[in-house]
Amino acid sequence: MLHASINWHSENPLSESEGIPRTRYIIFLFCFWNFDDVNYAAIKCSKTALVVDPVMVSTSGHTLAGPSILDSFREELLRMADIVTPNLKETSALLGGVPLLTISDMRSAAKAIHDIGPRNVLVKGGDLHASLDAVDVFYDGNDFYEFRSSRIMTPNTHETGCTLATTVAAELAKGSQMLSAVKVAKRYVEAALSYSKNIVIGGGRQGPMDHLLKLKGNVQRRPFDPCDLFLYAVTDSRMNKKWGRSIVDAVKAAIEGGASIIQLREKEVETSDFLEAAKACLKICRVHGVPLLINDRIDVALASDADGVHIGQSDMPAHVARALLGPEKIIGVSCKTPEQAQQAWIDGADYIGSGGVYPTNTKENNKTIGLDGLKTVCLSSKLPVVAIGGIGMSNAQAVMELGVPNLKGVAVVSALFDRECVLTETRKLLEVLKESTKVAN
Ligand SMILES: Cc1ncc(COP(=O)(O)OP(=O)(O)O)c(N)n1
Ligand SMILES: Cc1ncsc1CCOP(=O)(O)O
Repeated sequence: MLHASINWHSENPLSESEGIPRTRYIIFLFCFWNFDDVNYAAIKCSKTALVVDPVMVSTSGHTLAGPSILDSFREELLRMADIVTPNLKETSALLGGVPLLTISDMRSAAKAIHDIGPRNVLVKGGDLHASLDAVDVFYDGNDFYEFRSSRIMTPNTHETGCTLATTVAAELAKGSQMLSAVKVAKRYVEAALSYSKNIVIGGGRQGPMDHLLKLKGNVQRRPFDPCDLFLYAVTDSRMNKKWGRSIVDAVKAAIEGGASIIQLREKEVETSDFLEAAKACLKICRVHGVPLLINDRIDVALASDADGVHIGQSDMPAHVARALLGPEKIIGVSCKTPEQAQQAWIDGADYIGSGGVYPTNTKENNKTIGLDGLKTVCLSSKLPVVAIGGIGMSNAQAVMELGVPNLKGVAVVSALFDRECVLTETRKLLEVLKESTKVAN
């Protein structure tokens, strides 16, 4: 059976001219439409889910279905839906014309639509101009979630709603939970919008988005893989100075030793030096296919075109970082609690760093959460986790043997960089990590 995204055009000229009764729906299956890997699975599913995108008013403002269909929509289709994904105008129409001016209005509307019968509601707020970001409100009958993304300025917004609904259907087919499916779909739409923003297709005021971004190879970097977190080397300018080496030499050695991801955590360098170092490190990282992240400094990440950032709880909020960096860059967030981990996930982070697991001298006044604290965060996190804080050769095995599947690796500063030979220390730690995963499996 097929997971279907249904776009209901019952006042489509076809239904009028063919005399199709109101209660028979004209169904457009968009499942094969987006040639992106997120959607391929739509053909493989074994269970059905109904994703309804009520195509009544398009993003461009065109009315696609008039008031005559609303009753049967409310009385029949919505009740069957696993999720319904109206935009603001459709939400208002479904609720008899209520004004929707704020996010609080969107929440009330999501609840009112949920009362009609669908299991989940996603009110899409792309048209809420009171908000700088595009904010969508998701309601599952118990909890509200706000998904924020950057507002991409482009005339090529045609089909965004259909694409989102289709991607949700495809993700459900792959076995995702509803909330995760919505999150992936939003990220995909954002990436496609960003990719298509300057394309000129046809002569109309509004153009379509291009779904083929991945096939066309516009994404130069491979997407983030949680396995990248396995041996996460985090640099420290003080330590490199102490041992008389440059950031670039430190990064080279760590990569040669087997580091799978690098973070430049340079607290004491001038911005211009940081940027130059980031650009030089990026060249090396790209050659070896190792992602390069920048600690805290979103400006440096943007200017150097690094692969992403790592931010803490008192830095730029992750959803703002996501808006600034776009959908493709990697964002890591430091989290000590399940609540912070949940927020990082909602805000669009790709992974969380959790610690200090053990006491450390590298970061002052940093609370130690211990192995128990790490485990609690891992068990609650929907994102992959890397452990940090006081980790080295002697205790990395204990961390990896916690036995929680989303704990993907260790992030290390002093055990690699406060040493004479970064290459040797990285190699040795890699061996310890490999051994401990053998034991754990
Ligand atoms: C992988 C990883 N996890 C946690 C941190 C700590 O980040 P933050 O809380 O922003 O503290 P500072 O590093 O800025 O001191 C990290 N850097 N990397
Ligand atoms: C940056 C950071 N965040 C939590 S602990 C820590 C320091 C980790 O450094 P080390 O690996 O030397 O203990």
